[in-house]
Amino acid sequence: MAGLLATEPAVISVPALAAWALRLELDLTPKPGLVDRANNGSHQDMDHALFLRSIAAITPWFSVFEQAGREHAHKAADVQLRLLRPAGIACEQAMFAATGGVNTHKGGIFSLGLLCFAAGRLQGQRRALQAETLCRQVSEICRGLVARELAARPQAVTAGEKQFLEYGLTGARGEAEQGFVTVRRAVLPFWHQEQGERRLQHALLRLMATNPDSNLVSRGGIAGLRYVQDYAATLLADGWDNDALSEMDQALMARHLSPGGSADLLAVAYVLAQLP
Ligand SMILES: CC(C)(COP(=O)(O)OP(=O)(O)OC[C@H]1O[C@@H](n2cnc3c(N)ncnc32)[C@H](O[C@H]2O[C@H](COP(=O)(O)OP(=O)(O)OP(=O)(O)O)[C@@H](O)[C@H]2O)[C@@H]1O)[C@@H](O)C(=O)NCCC(=O)NCCS
Ligand SMILES: Nc1ncnc2[nH]cnc12
Repeated sequence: MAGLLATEPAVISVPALAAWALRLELDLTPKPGLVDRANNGSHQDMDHALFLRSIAAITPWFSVFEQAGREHAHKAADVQLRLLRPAGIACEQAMFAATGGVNTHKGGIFSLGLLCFAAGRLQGQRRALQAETLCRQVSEICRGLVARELAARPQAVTAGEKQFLEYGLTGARGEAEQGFVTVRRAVLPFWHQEQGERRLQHALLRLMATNPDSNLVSRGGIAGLRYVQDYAATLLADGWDNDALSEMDQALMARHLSPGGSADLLAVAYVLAQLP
């Protein structure tokens, strides 16, 4: 992306990278089914300006999460999520206040919040900040999350809970508990194959081709998920350009499909790709 290096954070700060990643993700255009600079994708209640307000509301919380990670660094991994959650929920509330109740970044707050918190924990333990150790920290902090919050719950309230009961999908929780396995396997090894904006689009395509995105399932069922996965896999195999992505955008809009979970994981991938 042309202006990318001009404003990228100079020192490695995971909260600064997280905020920057949200902005890069939002501005990436064309982006199938998602809100971007050109259109609102498959969304009636969101636009680019709303996402900017959401990012502004969320950004101060990333440093709060990092600070909390530092403060609690010497407590056991299995109590960490309980310590982080109140700040995570307060951040979600700040997002809803800024967007008039629209869910712009719930998944992004969860995943990037965990990365910031884990970065603080590593700092507090005087350990080096590396993508692999950071993901391992997130995995340890989230150990047992799927079993506790999805498997042990007889009644489903949120989209993620319903999809676990119906299809066994573990959504944002499963991805975090497995240390962002989809990002580590499907995206990071291929990060340097492309440059600039095309690099982010390539990463998004790779995510859409593999991620069991709960947003796609809640809008289009398993058939909707498969449609997007197959479409992205075909573009990756046959070659793609901006016109092909715009066509995919139209196809997803016609089907009311939005890969919101993959958009969140693109931001996670960007942060991890900046670390050693
Ligand atoms: C743990 C929570 C995230 C629980 O939320 P939930 O039970 O709803 O679980 P999921 O469905 O699994 O995930 C929630 C959001 O995560 C994103 N997501 C989906 N699939 C994946 C995946 N495979 N990997 C990673 N992330 C995933 C996704 O977020 C994005 O989409 C949202 C917009 O969707 P959209 O369909 O437009 O909007 P809706 O209003 O939902 O539907 P419509 O009516 O419009 O059709 C947007 O948020 C994107 O970010 C999922 O939505 C969590 O809520 C929780 O515990 N919160 C407390 C805070 C906390 O503890 N934080 C800790 C760290 S700070
Ligand atoms: N750009 C975007 N459009 C729609 N949903 C999203 N969730 C996260 N980023 C998004």
